[in-house]
Amino acid sequence: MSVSDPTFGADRLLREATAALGAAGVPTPQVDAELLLAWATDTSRGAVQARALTGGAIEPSHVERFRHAVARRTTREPLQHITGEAYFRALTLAVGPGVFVPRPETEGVVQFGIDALRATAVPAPIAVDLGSGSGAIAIAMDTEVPNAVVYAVERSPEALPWTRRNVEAHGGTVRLVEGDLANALPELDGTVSVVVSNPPYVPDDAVPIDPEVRDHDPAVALYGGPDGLDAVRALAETAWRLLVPGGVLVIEHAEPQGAGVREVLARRGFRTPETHVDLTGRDRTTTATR
Ligand SMILES: C[S@@+](CC[C@H](N)C(=O)[O-])C[C@H]1O[C@@H](n2cnc3c(N)ncnc32)[C@H](O)[C@@H]1O
Repeated sequence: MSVSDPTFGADRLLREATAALGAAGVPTPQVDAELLLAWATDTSRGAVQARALTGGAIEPSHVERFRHAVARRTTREPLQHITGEAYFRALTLAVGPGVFVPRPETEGVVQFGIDALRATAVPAPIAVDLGSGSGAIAIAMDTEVPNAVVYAVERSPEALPWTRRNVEAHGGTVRLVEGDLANALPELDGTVSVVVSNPPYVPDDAVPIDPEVRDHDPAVALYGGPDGLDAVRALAETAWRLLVPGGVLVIEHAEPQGAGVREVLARRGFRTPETHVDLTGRDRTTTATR
C-alpha cells in the first residue's frame, strides 16, 4: 500500500477519528483528533490541518500510531495521558497516571500569585505552591518571575516523580519538598511573600460524572472532605504561619465555595478575603492578605 493510498489521507483519517471520538462522548472530538494526529506525526495541529486541507497523506507507521491513540481515547483515557504532555501558560509539562492534569482555569489562578510577586518590593520574594502535582503553578511562577525563590510541596508518592521530572526539565530552580501542606516548611515561617494552592476541593460525596476526571485524576488530588474545604482549612493555618505580614494567599476552589473559603480565611485573621471569577464568569479564586 503506498503513502498516496486514500486510506491514509489526513482528511479521511481525521473524519473517521472525529466520528469515533464523538460517538464515545469525547466533548471536543475534532480538536482531539487533530491533536492526536499531530502527536502521532510529530508535528503541530496547524500542520495537520494544512495537510488535511491540501489532501496530504500520512505515512503508514504514523497511521498505526494514530489509530492506536484514537482507540485509547475512545475509552475516555485523557488526551494528555496518551500524548504524555499538558500545556499550562507557556509551559509544556509531562503528565500521566498518578498526577493531576493541570487545567486551563488554574492558568488564571496563578496570575494572582505572579502579580503579587511582581508587586512586592522584596528583591528575592519567596513563593510557595502547596499541593504542586505536575509543578504547574510553581514552575509558572519560577519562570515568569525570575527573581522569585519558589518552593513546591507535594505529598503524593505517585505525583512526586512527575513534579520532580517537570522541575528538572525546567531548569531545576524550583525547590521541591516532599511533605504535607498542613505542616510544610516550618523553616520558612514568617518569610514567604506569596502562597498559592489549588488544593483538593471536591466534596467527598460529589463524585464527578466526567469519567476522565473520576477514573483518571488521583483521588488525593480531588476530594477535600465532607464540604470539600478540609485542605482549605489546613492551608489557612499553614499560610498564616508562612506569610510575612502583608503577604498574599491565593486559593483555587469550586464555584459554590467562595463564601465558605472567605469565611475560613476571615476567621483565621486574614484581611480582605476577596473572590474572583474565571474567564467563564465563575467564582474560582479567593485571595487574602496576612
Ligand atoms: C488539584 S491538584 C493540583 C495540582 C497542581 N497544583 C495543579 O494546579 O495542577 C491537588 C494536589 O495536591 C496534592 N495534595 C493533596 N493533599 C495534600 C497534602 N495534604 N499535602 C500536600 N499535597 C497534597 C495532590 O496530590 C495533588 O497533586
